[in-house]
Amino acid sequence: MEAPPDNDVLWARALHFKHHDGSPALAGVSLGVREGEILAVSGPRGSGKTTLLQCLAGLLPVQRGEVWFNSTPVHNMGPVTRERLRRDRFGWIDPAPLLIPELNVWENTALPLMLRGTSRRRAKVAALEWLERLDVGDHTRKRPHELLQAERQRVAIARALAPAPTVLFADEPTAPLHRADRAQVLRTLTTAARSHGITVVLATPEAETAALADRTVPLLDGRRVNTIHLPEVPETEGRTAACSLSV
Ligand SMILES: Nc1ncnc2c1ncn2[C@@H]1O[C@H](COP(=O)(O)OP(=O)(O)OP(=O)(O)O)[C@@H](O)[C@H]1O
Repeated sequence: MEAPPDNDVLWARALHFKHHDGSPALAGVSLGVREGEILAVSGPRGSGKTTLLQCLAGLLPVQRGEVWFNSTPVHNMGPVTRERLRRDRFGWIDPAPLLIPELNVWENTALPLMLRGTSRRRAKVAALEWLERLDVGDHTRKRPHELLQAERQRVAIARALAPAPTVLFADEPTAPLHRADRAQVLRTLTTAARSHGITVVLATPEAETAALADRTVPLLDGRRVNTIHLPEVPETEGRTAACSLSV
């Protein structure tokens, strides 16, 4: 078995993945992610970005191929070991905020830290600091349903950054935000990642978001390609505009 290069925090070789219904999602993707780098995985809808991030993060078990994290093979880990790896070393941001409705904003943000063993008091201090940075510091005692979707997404981003994960997987993290807010939130995310040495794998269908990364891996139909022409305005917005015209 070929060992991954020393300076790659994540390394994948010949990843193949088919979903339960047989949909092909990855058809032999290989890549390395260097420590501290911000890597964009770009491509149009359905190109395999989410599936690739889920395989790299140990959320989906690898069917064929290899994934290594810091020279440890992830592809042959059992589910409990992968769970612990995700809890202790990885962060994840979904395209839509998934918060716990029964917990308030600071409790949601502090939760991953507490799961790693940080005391409630220290986790709260860290959570409040990150919520402030994400401009939702005025909402710390509110429940998720009292916030706007864009505010909930800012909370989800603060929650992912607060434990300073070794690798942060961000799947279209600014999708629910207005265009005017996206650049500012992405800047906060990338600045925080650089200052805390967090490696980021960022899935995006937008050229201007990919441009913030150190490097881009373009995907098309589950394969790496050399270049890809991404729309300046994401497809969802085009669809939204088309829908509003037909009302
Ligand atoms: N849960 C699932 N069950 C079946 N097929 C799936 C599932 N998730 C994704 N797929 C299929 O796998 C392929 C890759 O999807 P994936 O979501 O990884 O791409 P993507 O580039 O992230 O797209 P999007 O931007 O729409 O999320 C697509 O053909 C998609 O339809």
